[in-house]
Amino acid sequence: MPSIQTCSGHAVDFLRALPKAFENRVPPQCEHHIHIEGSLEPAMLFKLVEKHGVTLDPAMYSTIEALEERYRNFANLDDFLAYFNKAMDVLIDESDFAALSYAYLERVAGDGLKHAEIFFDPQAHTGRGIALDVVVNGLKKGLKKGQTAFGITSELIMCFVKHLPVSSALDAVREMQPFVESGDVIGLGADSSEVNNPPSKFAEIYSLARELSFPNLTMHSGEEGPADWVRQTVFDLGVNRVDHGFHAADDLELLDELARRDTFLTLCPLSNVRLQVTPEGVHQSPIPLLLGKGVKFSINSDDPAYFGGYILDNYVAVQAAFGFDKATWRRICQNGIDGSWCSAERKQELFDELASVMEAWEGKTI
Ligand code: HPA
Ligand SMILES: [Zn+2]
Repeated sequence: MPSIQTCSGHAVDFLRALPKAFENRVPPQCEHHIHIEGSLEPAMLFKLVEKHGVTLDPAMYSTIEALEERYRNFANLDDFLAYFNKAMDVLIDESDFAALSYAYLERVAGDGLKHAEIFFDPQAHTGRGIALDVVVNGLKKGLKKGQTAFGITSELIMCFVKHLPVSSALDAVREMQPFVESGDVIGLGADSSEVNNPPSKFAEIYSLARELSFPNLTMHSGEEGPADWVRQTVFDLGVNRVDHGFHAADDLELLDELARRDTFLTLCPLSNVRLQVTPEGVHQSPIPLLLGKGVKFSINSDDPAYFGGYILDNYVAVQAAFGFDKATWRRICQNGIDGSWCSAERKQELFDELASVMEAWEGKTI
């Protein structure tokens, strides 16, 4: 792999240039770590403030420009979460949720996104008096419209929030069961504040989800918390996808074990920079170490409206940091398809598309 020093300007730009160079034939991307509420752009937020006559704290929300500047200066995860949780007050009726999910797909369609597994935080909405079916039906409507318009397949994953009592999460999981039965929601995740919230605290919630036949389980872990918490997530909770999992890289034996178990990490390089996990830049990410250890991962945006970029921006930032070759990108995209929670048929379509895009790249240096 070329070092940062030998990475040419063309190499740095190649991923961003690909949509045009190959008539939108970029390697098919699968996104597994995107909070739909985190795609609420300041412009849409202020539009919804007007629509609903919502009053937001003027010290936090003055102008679009001031807000964007504040988003460039988060001190840590909890500092970000204060904005993330507050902004949701503007999401009120079904059309707001539909507009939000459609806008995300519209934004990433030209960047090569093919399949998205999308988080949402039901407690953050029901806790404000918004009915759960308003949330799920609205999000689904936007995603269906986006699939028709752009061919992007998508799924919804509910996250319970770690900062509320376990009893609230148990209620949220029970309330979601009809949407899991209907196939509208395909899994359970957990997000929000990690400090003081070790995974073991949530074992009962994962047991309930298993009892209620949630088909897929994941958890945010090791973003700010230590490697040992990633270990707990995988070994004690039995979760085989880990969102972030960043600090697993501090424990080389754990990485060997993750590779052996085929545990899948959903990494978020630009998020890590904005939330001071890698304060100096994406080059501090353990991506090369994970590749070397054979730990599978995907590259994701997390909260694109807050962290300075959507999925392709994250790919470009990784390329700028590490200057990977085409074979490495093929491997990353292949693992992203393989790690997706979509049908075998959809995976095959995406593998075929990847093979054909790689053919189109033949002879091109990056
Ligand atoms: O990166 C995150 N971590 C934890 N909770 C979150 N909620 C939205 N984004 C995040
Ligand atoms: Zn996240």
